[in-house]
Amino acid sequence: MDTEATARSVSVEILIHFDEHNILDYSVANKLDARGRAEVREYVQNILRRRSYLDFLIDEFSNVKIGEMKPVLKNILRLGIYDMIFMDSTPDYAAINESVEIAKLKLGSRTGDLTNAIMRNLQRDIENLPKPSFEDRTKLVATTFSHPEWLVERWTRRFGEREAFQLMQANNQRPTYYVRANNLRTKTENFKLRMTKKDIPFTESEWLPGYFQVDSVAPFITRGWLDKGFCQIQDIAAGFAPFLLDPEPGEEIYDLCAAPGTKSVLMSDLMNAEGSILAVDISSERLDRLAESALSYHAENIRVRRADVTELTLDEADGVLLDAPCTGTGVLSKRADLRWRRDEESLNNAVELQKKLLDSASRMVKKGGRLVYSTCSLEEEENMEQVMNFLDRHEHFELQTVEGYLPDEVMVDGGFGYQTFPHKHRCDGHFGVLMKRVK
Ligand SMILES: C[S@@+](CC[C@H](N)C(=O)[O-])C[C@H]1O[C@@H](n2cnc3c(N)ncnc32)[C@H](O)[C@@H]1O
Repeated sequence: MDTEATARSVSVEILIHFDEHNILDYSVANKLDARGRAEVREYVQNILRRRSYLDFLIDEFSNVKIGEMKPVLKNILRLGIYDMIFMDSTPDYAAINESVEIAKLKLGSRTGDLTNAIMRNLQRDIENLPKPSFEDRTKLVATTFSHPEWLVERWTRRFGEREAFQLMQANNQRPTYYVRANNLRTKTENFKLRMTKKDIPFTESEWLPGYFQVDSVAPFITRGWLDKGFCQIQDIAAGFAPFLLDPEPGEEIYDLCAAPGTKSVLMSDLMNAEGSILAVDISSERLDRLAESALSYHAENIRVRRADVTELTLDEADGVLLDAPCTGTGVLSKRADLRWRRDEESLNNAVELQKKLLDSASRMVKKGGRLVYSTCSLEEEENMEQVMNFLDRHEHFELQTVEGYLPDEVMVDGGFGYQTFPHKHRCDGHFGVLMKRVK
């Protein structure tokens, strides 16, 4: 069997690399066709969403404990067990056989036998699998919901156990997907007709114009509608910050921390590509993607510039969007890897960087101009606390209401900000505020 060519073996490779380097790199999946690549993404994200629970099961059914296993064996077992328990379409024998083959190929026949033994042990008890029963409550919850202990503690303290469970449960579900019609290449009404003609189910959002909730983004990718610029894949909550900045045709807008540019493209659409958007990011690789998007979406008023925003000086603009780098705790369903890459130290680092970025961004806003600050985090330190500290340092900025721009359901702090939660709003968790320079 050419195991190198299967979605399973490629997923194992990606998971091993993630364990060893803490980076999720899908490039090895390029040897597969589009369907295979999509399968790999599903596998990897699904396994990362259940990782602690899968590790608990491995520990229960193996004599060699998970902490002593090589990343290769660990990830072969995670994937095989995930297949057996969660993938109804995969018969148990197929999951076991392929896992054993991959183990033999990568580690030799003895590891193949060990894989076979562990998976068969589990198969015998599959109707009555053990449940985590640690005395330590945090460890128990963290294992059951496959979240890191520091987040379990934080969220339980903040939301109470019941709501923290709901949030973690939402993070473990398949995410909700939205597409947005790009009016620079089509018209929203025509795009609806296009979807209807191709029998693609969709629900039009009442929150923002041009957004459609869809079951899967695959039909849009395979039909080439993204490459042709007809639509973007963009969570509706990611659209809030640009709508709040409300850029008008003819204005000068800076999009700081812009790459890969989904918000730059939306702002270009809102401006009918008239006026100018300067999209700045520190990563040239991500800026290349932004430049490609700008071309395919006909977002002709976008210019790109590579720079570290904390050290950047620019003339003052009408409007500035700072979509800051953050812990990403609002997007843990789509980006399950983030829950294993973040810790309290990375939260503190993010807060420090956001503070510097905000200070720098504030110097680029003209008097009477607007500054929108947004994150895809749920953490107060990155969100309203960060904003309040900023306002203490910068008395010439005032918080504005988001009323009239965004739906009531997402408003927080008396309408002076928005925050969405995956377990409440059927979308990713995003935060943002609008500020005006008054002096
Ligand atoms: C949340 S992402 C931006 C997403 C983007 N706004 C969008 O909607 O497509 C944060 C971005 O900040 C960039 N970044 C991080 N530190 C930066 C810095 N010091 N200066 C400029 N960009 C930075 C990262 O490269 C990353 O692309």
